[in-house]
Amino acid sequence: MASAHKVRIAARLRPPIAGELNDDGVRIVPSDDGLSAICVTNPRDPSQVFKFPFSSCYGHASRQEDIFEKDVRPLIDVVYSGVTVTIFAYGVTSSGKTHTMQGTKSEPGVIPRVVEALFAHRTQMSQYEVSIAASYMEIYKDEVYDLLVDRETAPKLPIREKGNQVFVANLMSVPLKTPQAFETLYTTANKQRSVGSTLLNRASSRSHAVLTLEIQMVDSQEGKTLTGKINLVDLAGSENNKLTGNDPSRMAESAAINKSLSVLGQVVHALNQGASRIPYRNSKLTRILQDALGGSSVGLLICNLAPGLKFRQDTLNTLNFAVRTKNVENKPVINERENLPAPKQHFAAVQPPPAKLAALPLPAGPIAGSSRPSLVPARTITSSSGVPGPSRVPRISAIGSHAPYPNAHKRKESGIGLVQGHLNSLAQAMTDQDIDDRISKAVEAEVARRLEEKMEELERQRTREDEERRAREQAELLAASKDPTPRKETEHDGLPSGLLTPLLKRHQDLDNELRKRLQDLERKYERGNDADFAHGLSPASRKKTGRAYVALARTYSEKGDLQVALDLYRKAETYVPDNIKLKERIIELDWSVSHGKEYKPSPKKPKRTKAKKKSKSARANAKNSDAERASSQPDEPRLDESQDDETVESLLEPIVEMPEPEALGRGKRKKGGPAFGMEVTNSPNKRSGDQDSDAEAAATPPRKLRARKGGKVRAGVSDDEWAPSAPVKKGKAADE
Ligand SMILES: Nc1ncnc2c1ncn2[C@@H]1O[C@H](COP(=O)(O)OP(=O)(O)OP(=O)(O)O)[C@@H](O)[C@H]1O
Repeated sequence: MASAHKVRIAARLRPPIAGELNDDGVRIVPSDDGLSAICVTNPRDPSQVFKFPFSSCYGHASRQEDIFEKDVRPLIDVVYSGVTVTIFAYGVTSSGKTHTMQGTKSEPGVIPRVVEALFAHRTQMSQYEVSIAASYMEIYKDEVYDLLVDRETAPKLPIREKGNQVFVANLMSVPLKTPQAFETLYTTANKQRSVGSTLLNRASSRSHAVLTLEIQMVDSQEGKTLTGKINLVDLAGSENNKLTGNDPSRMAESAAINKSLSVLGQVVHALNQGASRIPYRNSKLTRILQDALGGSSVGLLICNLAPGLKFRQDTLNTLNFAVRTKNVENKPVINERENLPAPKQHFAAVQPPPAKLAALPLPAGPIAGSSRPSLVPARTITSSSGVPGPSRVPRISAIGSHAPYPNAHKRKESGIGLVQGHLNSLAQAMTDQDIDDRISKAVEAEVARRLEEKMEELERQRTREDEERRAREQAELLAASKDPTPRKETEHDGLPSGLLTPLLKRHQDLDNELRKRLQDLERKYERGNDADFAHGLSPASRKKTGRAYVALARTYSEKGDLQVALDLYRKAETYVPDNIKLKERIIELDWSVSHGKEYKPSPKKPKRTKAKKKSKSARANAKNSDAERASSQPDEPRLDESQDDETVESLLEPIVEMPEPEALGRGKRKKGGPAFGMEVTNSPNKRSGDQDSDAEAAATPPRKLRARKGGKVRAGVSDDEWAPSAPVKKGKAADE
């Protein structure tokens, strides 16, 4: 399978749950070509409907079975052909991701159905010796934990890379003999997952959960082994803290969730833009999903949607993410390798006294994650009953060491791990090859650990040396200042040599550092497209540049030059890809451009001044005038209050003088189709205020823009904020 494969999208709209209004704001509409589309009404103009066509759309009444049979079952064959498949559920909190992936006893979701299907398919693979193993992890506050290990003792696991493969080191892998064995394992493991209650969901997932089922197919006749894998990912939902009513501890979780999802959006955005650097490393989630996005696996994204206008912005956000993900191309590969020659019988296989192995210690009590992550080796547990059994592979810390594990005596009471209670029945079940594999894995891990230690030691040594040098320099300075002997004039400035040397050295260090940074910057400029450039900026500079583009776009939009405005909004989006209102603005403007219709931007929200804040009566006045404004503009209701602070309106703060259109490459862009592969329909009875708004727009004087305080002002443009047609150097320089 060498050809490119786009990520498949399925959208599922859950039914309203207790207390929710069904206002029909989001619905599914079948189309003639057999496809269907998710339709979202624009509450500002109910005649305008945003339409997102997908090959699979599931409505309120859809059953777990429907989604599995149509979109998931075909992937079972793909797994058995030796390819990695990743299915992930994405959506706002309470949209039904866990329901879809996990389900309930009476309505099992994708995961239990996949397990059933994998076991059923195994019987068709008579030519192979097939084994299935499961691993299960959660990413909680950007740290990875093994869900098959007791929660109290689970260490933070490191992510490593070998060749092109990114993997979680030391993650437990449990061989499965039957679907029932999986059920037992999965039910227990799920109790370990971080779940909490919010106003939107009584049992809200506070972590991303990744279940991996690995299928090994050994063909002894051909001497080959195929490895298929399926990753089933239940993402935590994006959260709006105004709706969830989160307390401070939930807020911290929520921040981690939102950040990782935002990086996920940036990864998809960068892939779509063909950026040379994809920010996979900016979160653990994206590192783990790297193979599913622009990698070598086959992907299915299930977009879960909550119904009603209350979630409208989240719904648009999810759908925009889906439309972008739809364009991500993977290059699936078949994982096949030659079987290793039968190894000689290993000493460990002929002398495994089970009683002794059972006594192999595991750490008791909580493990301080970062301090000892490498103590736990990659583990595979097996037993003839199909339920998890013990590992006979000694912990890495025990290799080459005669010292017993310090907490050995505590092991019995600690009850560590789901699988450690079965430490008695392993030895005979292992083949020589298993033992060799595990030992070589353990040795590899040990080497990696020692290397890491060595690097840390080197780093510490360097820091020590730096500190000593600094102390020496200070002592020299002090001695020079106390020295009663007359100062020796130098050719430079008459300073004593003891003082001059460290100063010159420091100066030279700074000089070198500056030169290196400039070289880095130059390299970046040479490479740069917008996405690369944006990535190189600090978050604050990204926001500023985005804001500048939005301000400029707004000016063009007010002048009626919609195409240029649209181009500028799109440029702004490169810098602030997570801004929902900006996305909406682009969708609406794109619709107007492609339909040749007039566009009327929403009025700018008035900002409350300090004076208003101070005075109660002024506040009351402001309220009244807000109410008046709202009632006088029924067509332009205020955007959803629930939207977080970074709105288009907040980006609209005017900060620049408007440059000439030519400077922006105006007219170069071809008139494109609808934004994000989305269609927008509009009923014939268009907005009633169109003519009026034309007149209004003509009567409105062009916005006089000002430069912000601070920074050098040139032609009304602040040096550290503005980056128009050739934004790269200025922005970069400001950023750096
Ligand atoms: N298709 C559906 N049919 C019936 N009930 C559903 C459906 N989807 C979701 N629900 C119900 O909606 C509620 C929220 O669903 P769920 O917990 O799966 O959301 P989630 O997206 O996983 O939320 P979070 O991100 O907060 O974990 C649950 O009570 C669930 O039973």
